[in-house]
Amino acid sequence: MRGFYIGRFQPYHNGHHRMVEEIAAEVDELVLGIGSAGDSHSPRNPFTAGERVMMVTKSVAEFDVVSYAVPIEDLDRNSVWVSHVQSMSPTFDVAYSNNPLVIQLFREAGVEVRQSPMFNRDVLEGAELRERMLSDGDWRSLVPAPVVDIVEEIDGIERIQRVSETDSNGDATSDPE
Ligand SMILES: Nc1ncnc2c1ncn2[C@@H]1O[C@H](COP(=O)(O)OP(=O)(O)OP(=O)(O)O)[C@@H](O)[C@H]1O
Ligand SMILES: NC(=O)c1ccc[n+]([C@@H]2O[C@H](COP(=O)(O)O)[C@@H](O)[C@H]2O)c1
Repeated sequence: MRGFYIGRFQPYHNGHHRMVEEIAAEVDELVLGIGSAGDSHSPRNPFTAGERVMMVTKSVAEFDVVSYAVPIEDLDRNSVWVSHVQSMSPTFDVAYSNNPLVIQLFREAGVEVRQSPMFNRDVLEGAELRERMLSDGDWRSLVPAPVVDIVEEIDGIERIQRVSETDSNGDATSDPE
């Protein structure tokens, strides 16, 4: 059986990783959809699709599952989004998500959806991770080890700090959080 799990993974963190660990126990193969693939270099979406492919691929290598990382760009039309996903991904039997819109769209299209509990959500949340990256806080303990290496390799902290700089009016210079 093949599963599909989509997220923005900005960055890929230990909450995602726990979810993948549980999914890996249920499926033989797993497609990891890299959502909002066209977005990067903004406070909410600092990392490129290619950088997120690296984070996901190197992290998931520790699990016993065949995996494929597939970038998926956003569309203006929710009504055709599932078809768009299916056109970009290896075929799958079940989708995993905790995102209400994603769940609704897959269910309406007749795709089985499974949810998981949220793990340690008070800290395992992309927004919290990005905040800690901005303020030189401890983000390293909240991500798999390969993600630390990749963020360092791409100078990710310098980037997120730079794209989050404010102008003289105090407004964010790029997409707000
Ligand atoms: N701590 C967690 N435990 C379990 N699932 C999670 C956790 N954090 C996120 N998820 C789920 O993983 C999927 C992808 O989430 P996403 O990439 O948006 O991460 P996020 O932490 O919610 O990020 P952001 O704060 O940037 O929106 C969603 O279905 C989301 O509900
Ligand atoms: N119309 C669309 O393009 C559409 C609809 C639903 C989800 N998505 C994407 O799927 C991903 C869902 O991931 P999250 O659960 O991380 O929000 C996001 O990248 C989101 O933009 C896109």
